[in-house]
Amino acid sequence: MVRLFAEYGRENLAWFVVGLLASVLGRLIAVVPALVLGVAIDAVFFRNTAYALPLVPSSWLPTTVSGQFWLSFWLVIGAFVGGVALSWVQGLGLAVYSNRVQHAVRVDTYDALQRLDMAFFDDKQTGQVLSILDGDVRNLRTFLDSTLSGGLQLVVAVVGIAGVLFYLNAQLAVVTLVAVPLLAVFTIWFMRTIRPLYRALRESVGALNTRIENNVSGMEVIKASATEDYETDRVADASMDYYRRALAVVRLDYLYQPSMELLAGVAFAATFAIGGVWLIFGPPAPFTGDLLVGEFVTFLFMTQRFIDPLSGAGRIVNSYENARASGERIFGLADREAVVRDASDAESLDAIDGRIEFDGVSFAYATGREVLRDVSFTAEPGETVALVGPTGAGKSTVAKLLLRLYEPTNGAVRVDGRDVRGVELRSLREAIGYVSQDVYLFDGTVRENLLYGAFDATEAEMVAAAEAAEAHEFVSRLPEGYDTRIGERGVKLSGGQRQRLSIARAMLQDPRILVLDEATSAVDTETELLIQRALDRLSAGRTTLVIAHRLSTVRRADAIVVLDEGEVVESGTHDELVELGGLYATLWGIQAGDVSGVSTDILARLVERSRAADEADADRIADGVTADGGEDA
Ligand SMILES: Nc1ncnc2c1ncn2[C@@H]1O[C@H](COP(=O)(O)OP(=O)(O)OP(=O)(O)O)[C@@H](O)[C@H]1O
Repeated sequence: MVRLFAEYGRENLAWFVVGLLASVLGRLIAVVPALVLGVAIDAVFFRNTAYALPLVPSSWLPTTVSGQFWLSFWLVIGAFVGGVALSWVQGLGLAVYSNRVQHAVRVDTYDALQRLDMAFFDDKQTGQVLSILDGDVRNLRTFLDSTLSGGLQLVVAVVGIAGVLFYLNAQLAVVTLVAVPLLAVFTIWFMRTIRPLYRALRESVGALNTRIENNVSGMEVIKASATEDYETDRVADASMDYYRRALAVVRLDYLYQPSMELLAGVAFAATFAIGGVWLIFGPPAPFTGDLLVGEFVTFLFMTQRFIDPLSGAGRIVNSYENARASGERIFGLADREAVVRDASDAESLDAIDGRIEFDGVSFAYATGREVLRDVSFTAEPGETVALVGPTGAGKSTVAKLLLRLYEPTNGAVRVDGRDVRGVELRSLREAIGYVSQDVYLFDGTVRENLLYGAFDATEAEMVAAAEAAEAHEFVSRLPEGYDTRIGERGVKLSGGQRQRLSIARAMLQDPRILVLDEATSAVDTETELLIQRALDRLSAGRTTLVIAHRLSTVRRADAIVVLDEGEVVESGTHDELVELGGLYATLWGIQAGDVSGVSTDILARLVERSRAADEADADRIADGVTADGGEDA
């Protein structure tokens, strides 16, 4: 909480100060009616004391009874009106302040999130991240908006009213105030006990969000598999977990709040009993002196005003602990250090030729298993290099290392002879176009999707790119052409259409280097032809690293690098590799539908590889999920 202020509190501080001052003044002014009423009872109605108000010189006060009565009246009215005005200023000041801080924290946290390593996103559940950006940030706002001012009001009320009580009757004040240390000790115990419960509650909100988010994204699979009941059960489990944790918090809270009220009530009753006896029979031992009716009435009003905020301390403490748990999650995210980030002396990668070099690269994901071992190859500017290999061989990983989504554990990846770790990430990634098989289209129009990352391109350039990517024709046939909304993930377009849009997008970005992750999914021959033509145009003149699944691509590649279990086992041109009769020749034979000449040994090995890769994936997923404390694997 201190950090929240240090980092975000200073800006807009004026709003905060105004809001807080109004809140404190409001508390102070709220005691005026009770005070004036007590004075009026004794001095105006019973006329057994002189008319005197604390802090006001007696020469300013009227001397006639009616003057004193009407002054009392207007003071009470003034206090009410002033209280309303101050409450308005307080509400506005703190709301503006807390909303501005909320905005800044949310944007900064999102920005920090985007800069985290891909490794973070590999095992972080989306729902957890969303709940940090949404619920946790909101909790901080509530804290700044009401909890903090509530806390300060409490302190002001307790100190201010305690002062007035002592001023009125110091002996009786001791009776009322005995409750304060007891309440404080009880509150400290409560804070310590409820803290871990709030942490657990915030985590379970994240888990529930993750479940729902996953299910909404995968609705097609749920419907197709008719697993609605099963998924409802899973959401119910996550929701029940949240319910249990929320109940644990509430249970403690409902022990605390009424106990506070009870203690405060006992203090009130004791004050009433002793004061009452005092009035009727004179001071009970060890008390001494006089007590007037008006004084006693004021005293009881004040005690009530004193006790109300004290018994409401629970709400403040609660909200503080909730915000604290949220603060831990927010700053925990913001404090994560990205491994992949710009070095202090990083240079920009301007005007490159596009030479790619992998030099003895080894790599392991967070799981620790080495998925690339001593991989070396080069792609000269303008060349197309195809990465080929059985499933799980590490082809996509090679592409990710070129984009520097991860860092190699050994060896170096170079672009134009420069280690990618030494160049600015932004310039590196701008120099590389990525067309993946899992085409992600943002929710928006076709135009917005095409111009993504090439925001300055003109209409003519966009249309030319769409034409070259064989997309213009189908886009023109959409109801609103380039302004047609394509829903989240582009669900209204076919896979082949989405791919062509992503090719057009890459064309507009005009990168020197291209990474193509070819689709394994089958498209009809005509679409295949269109996509191939688009890709040929896109890769012309650019260095292209292609994760190849199509025979046509592999055949035309300048060089083929064959990966097996993370190692380069063969490399050369198509003809050379077929001639060699090794793994490539086998893969080629299988693709071409001719396994007659393929060694059964290699076939058996391939099947084994595929199985091993699947098992590794399953292990990884299981590890990822249980490491997060989520559901069972
Ligand atoms: N994010 C990740 N975290 C941990 N392990 C991963 C991750 N991504 C991939 N792997 C593992 O790394 C190995 C290489 O995966 P990669 O995706 O590079 O293979 P690939 O050759 O592209 O496979 P495919 O042709 O099936 O796409 C696999 O064993 C895979 O299980």
